[in-house]
Amino acid sequence: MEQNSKINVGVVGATGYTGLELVKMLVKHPYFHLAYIANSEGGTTINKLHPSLNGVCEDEVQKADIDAMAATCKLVFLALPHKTAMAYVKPLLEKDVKVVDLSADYRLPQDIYEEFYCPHTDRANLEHVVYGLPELNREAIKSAKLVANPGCFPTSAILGLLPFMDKRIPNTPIIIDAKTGVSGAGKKLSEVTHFVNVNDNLFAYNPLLHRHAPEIANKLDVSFDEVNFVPHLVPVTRGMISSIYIQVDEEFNAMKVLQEFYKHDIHVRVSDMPVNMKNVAGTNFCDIYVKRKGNMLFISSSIDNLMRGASAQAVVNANLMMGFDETMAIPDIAYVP
Ligand SMILES: NC(=O)C1=CN([C@@H]2O[C@H](COP(=O)(O)OP(=O)(O)OC[C@H]3O[C@@H](n4cnc5c(N)ncnc54)[C@H](OP(=O)(O)O)[C@@H]3O)[C@@H](O)[C@H]2O)C=CC1
Ligand SMILES: CC(=O)N[C@@H](CCC(=O)OP(=O)(O)O)C(=O)O
Repeated sequence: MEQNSKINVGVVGATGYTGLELVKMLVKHPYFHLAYIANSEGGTTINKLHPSLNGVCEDEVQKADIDAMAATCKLVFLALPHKTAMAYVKPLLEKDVKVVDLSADYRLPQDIYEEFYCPHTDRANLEHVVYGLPELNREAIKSAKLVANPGCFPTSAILGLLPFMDKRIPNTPIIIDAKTGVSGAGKKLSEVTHFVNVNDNLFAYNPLLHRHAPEIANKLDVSFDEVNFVPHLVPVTRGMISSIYIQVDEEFNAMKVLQEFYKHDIHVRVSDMPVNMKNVAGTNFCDIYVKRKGNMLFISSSIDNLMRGASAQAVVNANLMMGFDETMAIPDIAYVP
């Protein structure tokens, strides 16, 4: 049932970390009504899955079903693993339901997707998906039926690099040394994210070949060979910092370029000090700092992987798709201290 004149929306994948963050924002949304919540099994309530919601939201969780989603919702958030999401997208779009997909399934052209993920089963919809980085595609998002929500590392790296791409010496390496909190790996258990492996520890993984490198290259319109991306896992729950290095030659004031580029973007904050994870935790902000020495430009970009890197950016995209102000229900005060 629609509540007053609110727009019914749904969350599929509600057991997971990004699903929880979506629910937390949507129950407070002034114009969306969270009318449908699902995971793969159903038969429970959202507060049983996430006891932090006791007394706040105790709605039923259904077994995910396309017909039920389409009968209830105008827009659905898919917080599902890669390769699972695309099976939902095609039938939802056919039933005229708008989709914000948090997975990687629609972020890349077919050939690049298939090289780094798996065969794509919904090639037709790759043709008219919009990549959901508002600072890059705000106008197109407003009229999109399907938005591919960006990956967390690509969000922080692309936002840091965008203002300086036309200052960079062509064909010189783009170096992105990134650190992420463990919630980026999702809720399922693994040996890598085991407490004993992560606690008091720091390590790189998938250096230079991580599946987010082609996403960064594709959206910045450079070749995969130019992007040297190395992610590291750090023993924090949420947060992400990308330390980015590029070579430039012409004279310019890097801080002024950054400020000018983002002067109309409410969710990017230019910082005159090196940024940190804590100041953006729980928000959709991306904080960016820049420093130049000779030909070297250092850019530091910080986000909350679960928020700007996933769920808050997804709600911003849904706000734009439905004609609302992009800040609706988006938390803007960080978990500090
Ligand atoms: N974590 C992060 O920082 C980010 C995550 N993402 C992406 O967002 C998506 C969700 O990530 P995250 O929340 O971390 O993942 P999780 O593993 O924490 O959660 C995914 C949830 O989806 C549910 N699920 C799996 N298969 C199905 C299915 N067929 N039908 C319905 N529900 C299903 C699972 O719950 P159950 O088994 O109980 O049904 C699972 O809990 C992924 O594609 C991820 O890559 C994007 C950016 C950042
Ligand atoms: C710590 C960790 O494992 N992080 C994930 C990134 C999660 C994410 O945001 O990306 P997707 O949406 O593309 O899954 C990884 O490195 O694969």
